[in-house]
Amino acid sequence: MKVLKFGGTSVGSVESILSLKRIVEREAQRQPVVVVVSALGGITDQLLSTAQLALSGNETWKDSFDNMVERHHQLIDSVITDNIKHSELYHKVDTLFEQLHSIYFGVFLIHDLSHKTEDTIVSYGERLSSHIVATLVENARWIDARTFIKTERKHNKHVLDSTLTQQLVRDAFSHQHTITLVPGFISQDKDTHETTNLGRGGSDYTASIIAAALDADILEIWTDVNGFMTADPKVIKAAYTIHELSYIEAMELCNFGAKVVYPPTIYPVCVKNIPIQVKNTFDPDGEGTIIKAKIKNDGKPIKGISSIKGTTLINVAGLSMVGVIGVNRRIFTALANHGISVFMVSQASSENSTSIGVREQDADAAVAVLNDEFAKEIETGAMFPMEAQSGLATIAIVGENMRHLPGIAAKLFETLGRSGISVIAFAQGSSETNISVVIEAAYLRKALNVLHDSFFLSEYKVLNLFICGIGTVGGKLIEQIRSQYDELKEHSRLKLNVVGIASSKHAIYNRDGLDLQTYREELQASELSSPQKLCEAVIGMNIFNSVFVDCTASGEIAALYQPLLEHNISVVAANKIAASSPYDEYMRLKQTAVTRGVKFRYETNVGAGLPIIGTINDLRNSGDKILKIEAVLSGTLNFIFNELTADVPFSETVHRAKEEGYSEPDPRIDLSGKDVIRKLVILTREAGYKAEQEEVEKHLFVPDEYFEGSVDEFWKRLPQLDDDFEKRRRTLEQQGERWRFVASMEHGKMKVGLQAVAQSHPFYNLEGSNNIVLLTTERYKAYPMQIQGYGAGADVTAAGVFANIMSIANI
Ligand SMILES: NC(=O)C1=CN([C@@H]2O[C@H](COP(=O)(O)OP(=O)(O)OC[C@H]3O[C@@H](n4cnc5c(N)ncnc54)[C@H](O)[C@@H]3O)[C@@H](O)[C@H]2O)C=CC1
Ligand SMILES: N[C@@H](CC=O)C(=O)O
Repeated sequence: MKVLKFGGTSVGSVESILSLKRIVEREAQRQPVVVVVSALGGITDQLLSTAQLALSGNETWKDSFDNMVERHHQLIDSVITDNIKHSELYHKVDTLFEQLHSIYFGVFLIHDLSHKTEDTIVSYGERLSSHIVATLVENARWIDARTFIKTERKHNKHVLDSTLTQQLVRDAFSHQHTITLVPGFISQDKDTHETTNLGRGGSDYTASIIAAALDADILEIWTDVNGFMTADPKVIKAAYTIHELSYIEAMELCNFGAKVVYPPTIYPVCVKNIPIQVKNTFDPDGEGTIIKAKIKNDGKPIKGISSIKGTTLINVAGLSMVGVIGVNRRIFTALANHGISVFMVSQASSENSTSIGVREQDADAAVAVLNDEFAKEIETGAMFPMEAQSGLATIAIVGENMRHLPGIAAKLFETLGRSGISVIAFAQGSSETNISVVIEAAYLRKALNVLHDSFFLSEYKVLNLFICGIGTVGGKLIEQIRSQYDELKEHSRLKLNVVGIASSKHAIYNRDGLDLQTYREELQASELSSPQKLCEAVIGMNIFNSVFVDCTASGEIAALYQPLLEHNISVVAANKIAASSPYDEYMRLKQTAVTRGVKFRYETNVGAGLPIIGTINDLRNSGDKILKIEAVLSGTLNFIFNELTADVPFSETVHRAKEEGYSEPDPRIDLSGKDVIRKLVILTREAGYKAEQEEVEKHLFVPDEYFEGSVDEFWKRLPQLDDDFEKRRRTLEQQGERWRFVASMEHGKMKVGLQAVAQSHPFYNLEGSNNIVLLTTERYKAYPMQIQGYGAGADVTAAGVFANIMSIANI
């Protein structure tokens, strides 16, 4: 025998109610079924709101009432085709509506709405829907749940009298019928015979009570989702259906935000070891979720994450609480006596404060009750007045595999901490199946996302990228991300989500990911932005696993790294300004990244895609010491000196370097040696020395006056240098030498300058825009370590930035 319960969405539309009919009639061919139904979706709320309108003397209650009548009539007209059944059903339904109308009218006239009247009003939803379904389904009998679901009054609430109910259910179903239709939710007070109910969502409970009393083989809950999901799918795009849950896991999840099953439903069937199958009325062949005692171990430490907004923490504190027996008893008794439910408790072992989690709507009452309870202690100063902190949310991670598995709480804290989310209170019972944390509600979305990701509940790890600067490097990076996207998703389970793109004037954002084909047009059509607005937007989106990628040469953008890192956003910079800024600022950035648990990466600052900074770090981390660096670090300058011939004058080579994408946006930065100075300072710092740009000894080759004025003026004046360069070049050629702009560092002392190198020199054959770095270390002394290759250019630099992003993804 089976009990099937259909929720409001399953009876709320023509499509769903016809699906219900098919499901029930198919099942009834195999075994007897009891079908429990909720009110039509939205009707319970409308019954209550109409009552409030009537209570406030608002005439529009009649419109709302008419609307409910109309909705039921329309449904009947659409699904009941037999004329006799149609008119019989109309008669039943209209009789109920007449009664309901009289009750509303009474409320309207006397401006009074007691709990008793409200309970009566709200019962009509299920009474109406169950008659419709009983008529629609072939050969169904209808029984009023109030004849066997009995409640009694305790602590001002209607609670189930289980023993009496169980007996009455058995009596009511002693004659088996193939299909029995029962209105869910409604019940009756065993003493006063007033209509009561089992609480919102109580139809699940009705079904569970019947299933347990009749020892059903299974309880099926038919709803509009495919079962329990790993997290709220409205927040977590990657959430998926959990196919198996233990009773405890299901209880923990639904008790805490996952509204798939009404929490009291689990217990009656769990005691009888009756499985619960959650299924989707709109996808009847889908697998759904099965809840039972013994489930397969899928090896995942947690099964799901649930959450509730609207949490208030009340802090009951005072020095007199330490070691005093009975304080907690008084707290809970006082709250219970006022019908206030506490869903979380956290107390430090020092015992001088207890934090209590209550729902926001109960907060004021709870504070008043507790202030009253401890009035004497508060007056003498032995305890402090209650403090309530609102605007919070509670998250619970749930799973039986957490039991005896060390490190879960550590991972929870680490994951939240790395995302800049502070845990305000924490609770874990000794059953170790639920760990709950209270955080600021504004961080809920981010917290759920990072937790879902880090506990491997997500199919993909997601990295959210903000790309700033879409010139040579940034534009190429976006191209590379676009063409690698599917490969990374499929083979590395990494989703690179570009959630923000900024040019020098505009910025666009989309937390679900921007279209990397059309972003330039989108940017063009977007509002004007500024570095400040960009920073506010990136921080404001408060998005998990975020990385800010700077592909500009802008000082204003480099100045954003500090606030971004402080907000737990990693930074990848092709821009060299920050890493070569005053030493204290550079150290502050690095330190902030460490304390915030995020990354500050800038490998492409030196040698574009060449692994220079990483290698120096690896050498030092393994105990080596960098003694000397000799290098050619400018792709532009090397390219210029290699291109220069009798036919290609100096000014032309500079133009070509720009066109090839080697030079800085402002090529004077390359020609003035500034770019190389920055790079040398960065390398010297990575090598462990406290270096500043002013300390670099310079031997430059373009007179200073060429760097004064605007870039346009510079381009105009540049050909004036051609003759002199050609003269010098010819002399050099005759000597069999080549120019190289060499950077060196020995024991912290830095130097840059133009050198004429002979054929025997390791730098002589350095082709095109290549860079070379010779590292003399304690281990690489006689033969320095040599790193050589393309030192500039869109492809290799973008690839270096990409590699930095991947190192943050850590897959
Ligand atoms: N081109 C190369 O081979 C290498 C470049 N780099 C570094 O990469 C960075 C970018 O270089 P390229 O792409 O070659 O320069 P680029 O001039 O082609 O691109 C820079 C882009 O940044 C944009 N921009 C400027 N200010 C901005 C702001 N406030 N907000 C948003 N965008 C802004 C510019 O409009 C331009 O589109 C530079 O810092 C450079 O030093 C590093 C290694 C190699
Ligand atoms: N302008 C730079 C680009 C790489 O950092 C260079 O020419 O090396």
